[in-house]
This record gives sequence, C-alpha cells and structure tokens, in this order.
Amino acid sequence: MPSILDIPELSLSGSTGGLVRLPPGVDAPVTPRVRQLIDTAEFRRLASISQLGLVGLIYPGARHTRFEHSLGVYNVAIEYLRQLAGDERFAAVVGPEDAELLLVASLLHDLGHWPFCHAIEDMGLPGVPEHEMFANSFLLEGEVADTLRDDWGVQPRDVLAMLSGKPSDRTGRLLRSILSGPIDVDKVDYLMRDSLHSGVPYGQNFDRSRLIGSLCVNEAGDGLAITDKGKTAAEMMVFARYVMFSEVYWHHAVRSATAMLQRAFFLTRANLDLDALFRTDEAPFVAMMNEAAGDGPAAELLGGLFGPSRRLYKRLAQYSYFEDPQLYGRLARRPYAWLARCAEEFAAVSSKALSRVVAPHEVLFDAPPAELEVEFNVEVCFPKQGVYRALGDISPMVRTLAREQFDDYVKRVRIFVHPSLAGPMRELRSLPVLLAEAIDRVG
Ligand SMILES: Nc1nc2c(ncn2[C@H]2C[C@H](O)[C@@H](COP(=O)(O)OP(=O)(O)OP(=O)(O)O)O2)c(=O)[nH]1
Repeated sequence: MPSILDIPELSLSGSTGGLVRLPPGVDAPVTPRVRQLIDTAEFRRLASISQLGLVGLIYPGARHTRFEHSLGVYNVAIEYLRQLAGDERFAAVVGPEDAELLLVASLLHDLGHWPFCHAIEDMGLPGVPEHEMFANSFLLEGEVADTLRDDWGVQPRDVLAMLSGKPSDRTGRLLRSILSGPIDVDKVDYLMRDSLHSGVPYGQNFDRSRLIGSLCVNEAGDGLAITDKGKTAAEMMVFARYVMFSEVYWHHAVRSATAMLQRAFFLTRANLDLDALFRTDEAPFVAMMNEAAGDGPAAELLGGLFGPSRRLYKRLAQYSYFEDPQLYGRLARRPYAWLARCAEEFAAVSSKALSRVVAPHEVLFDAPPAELEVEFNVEVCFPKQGVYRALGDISPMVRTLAREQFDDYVKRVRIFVHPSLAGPMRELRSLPVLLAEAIDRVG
C-alpha cells in the first residue's frame, strides 16, 4: 500500500541536495515541484511582504517575510506528517494524495496576504475581503494554478477549499485542523519565528519536538490531538501565544503605529483601488497610500510611519478589562467607523478644554476588534486509560486563559495623540470626563 512517507518531500529530507536553509539553521526540502511553486511571481511576492509589518518599527530585527514563514510552515507540515504517518488511524484515512494537498496548502496558506493585512482586516470595513478569500485570485489562475495542475496533479480549487472552506468529510476536517487550530502548523512556525526575529524568548519557550512527537488523531477521528506526553508542551504553546500578543503583537508602541495606519487607510480608502492595493507588495503599497493621501491629514500619519523620521503618536491613556471594565466594555469590539467618530469628538472636546486646535486626525482610539483570538479546543489522549479529555479540562492554566478571554487582557483600549499634544493633554485633569462626553456624543 502506498505510504505518505514515500512522497518525495518526506522521503527526501535528510539528503544533502535540494534544501533551503531557514533560520534558526533548519533545512527544508525543495523538490523540483516545490521549486516550481516558490519561484512563481505570486509566491515571490511574499518575499516583499514582512510577516509582522509595523512591528519592525519597535523590534528592529522583526523584518522577516511571509516567504520565509511560508517555507517554515511547509517544513513543520512535513514534521507533522512524518509523525502522523505512524498513527494507524491517521494512515487509514489520509493517503499520499491527501498529504500532498496538505503540503501544498501549508506552503500556499498566506498567498492572499497583503502588506499590513491584520491591521486592515481588523477594521472590518465593508469591501475589504478576508485574506483567505483574497487568495482565490492568486490560486485559481496564473502560474501557481498551472504548477499545481501540471506538476502536482492537484486541483487549485481543492487547495482553496482546504484553506478557506469548512470540509464536510472526516479526512478534510482532520487535514484542516492541522492548518488551523490551537496547535496548527502556522502557529508552531510563527510563534518561534516571530520570537526569534524580534529577539524575545517568549514564543520559543515550548518544546516543539515533544509536541510533534505526541501528535495523534482525536476521538472522533476528524481532528488533531495530542497524547498526554505532549500536554506540557501544548500548555506552554498556548501560553507562548498569550505572551507574544502581550509583548509583541499588541505592544503599546506597535498599537500606536497600527492605529496610525488604520486611520490613514480609513481616511484614504475612497481614493484607493483596493484590488490593486491588496495585490501588491510593501513598497508600492505605501506609495499608493501616500498618493491617495495627497497633502491631506493622512499624509502626516503616513509620514510618521514611513517617512524619513519616525514619529509615532504617544499614548495618552490605556484601559484594560481589569483596570476599567466599564470603559473597556464601551469601546472594545465596536465598529471602526464608530471608534473614529469617538476620537474626532474627543479631539473637539479637548480643543475646547485646551483652548487650542486639536485636529480630528491627531487623536486615535485603538480598541480590540470583534474577532477573538481564542483557540484552546484540543483533545488529549490518555492511551493507557483509553480516554480523551479536553486540554482545558486538565490544565488550569489553559482553562483560565479560555474562560477569562485572553483578548480582554492582552488587547487594551488605548488613546494615542500627536506627539505635540501629549504634554498638554496629560495635564488635563478632566480627561475621564472629556472622554465620557465624547463617547456620549456618538452614542
Ligand atoms: N492573529 C493575529 N496575528 C497577528 C496580529 N498581529 C500580528 N500578527 C502576526 C502574528 C503572526 O506572525 C501572524 C499570524 O497571522 P496569520 O494570518 O498567519 O494567521 P491567523 O490569522 O490564522 O493567526 P492565528 O493562527 O489565528 O493566530 O500575524 C493580530 O492582531 N492577530
């Protein structure tokens, strides 16, 4: 019977040729058909899109690209498959063709990403597609589609379905859980890689080989699970993600830069050709936004991010769920347009209080988006007892993070102001009153 271990990308690992070296010193196998895919214009585009976007303004080493990450995810997928090939229940339903589809999907999972994608997607504006859907245009036509059909014998639609669909069959759900779930191949790579390049230890502090060595199939046979020997590694991975959000992705200065970009996008969106913008890479993306901004207010915001001098807005106040649940509740998960109106009203009431002009774009409100990051639903198998338990049921740490909504703790509500306003506005005794007045005005 053909085994998934015989597919070229799995059998080739360990040989000396056809390898690409990835930080931190890992070799990923590059077979001729993998090379065909990664040399296409669609895939090369990812080499000019940074993985963490504006994070590079705060952590200077964080300049790695979606290209590097995609190869990293593909390599993790190989490690997962090699482990799972030894699991009888996995091998019974996942054949070599399914495994090849998974490899291709892991390599291409970020094809629809555009520069600063998370910041723009989080705004939830009408007309902005999800990047998984935007991948359609790159996957269904052009060089990638041809290579998939000709060199892999894979239908582009099947890759798309695996990346963005909700599979109805068991094998589809099992493969999908490897790509998207609490211990998916994407998270295993990005936590380590983002942490490595940012220069912080948090995302690297889980035992990746122990986790991979414990992978198995869940009780229903339609999802990834771990055996009890991987429990600690899985707990630490969940915790690593929490800390990476707190220290990197939602670091206050990263959020200042993100809020600046979001407002600039909001102000210029009517003048932007979104389809062209999202198809391009970072340098032309910024150029297109600059052009759309002209000499309007967005130009100042963009200048502080991408101009010769770095000029980030300053934090005036911040409110987490535990510090001020009431105010947090009023501002978190609200539509972006509503938040922008609040900021404009706050600029107006502050103008009066300070007796000086505070321009609407000089105040930014940043708040957690509607979509939650929670991903804890993984089963742990106890082979000796023959039982499966949810990780949250056997780990107080994971249970707490799930119950308390880690989004509420790592994603704060923040108010940023133009640097020239930070001093005078911090002196304002009536800040909470002004803030309440601004929110009440918007209703
Ligand atoms: N999920 C998420 N990732 C962020 C955020 N800010 C920066 N990132 C970085 C961390 C990773 O390098 C990368 C994860 O995004 P992807 O689009 O690759 O995956 P996805 O949205 O499925 O992330 P997830 O698995 O849900 O964490 O983006 C954010 O606000 N949310």
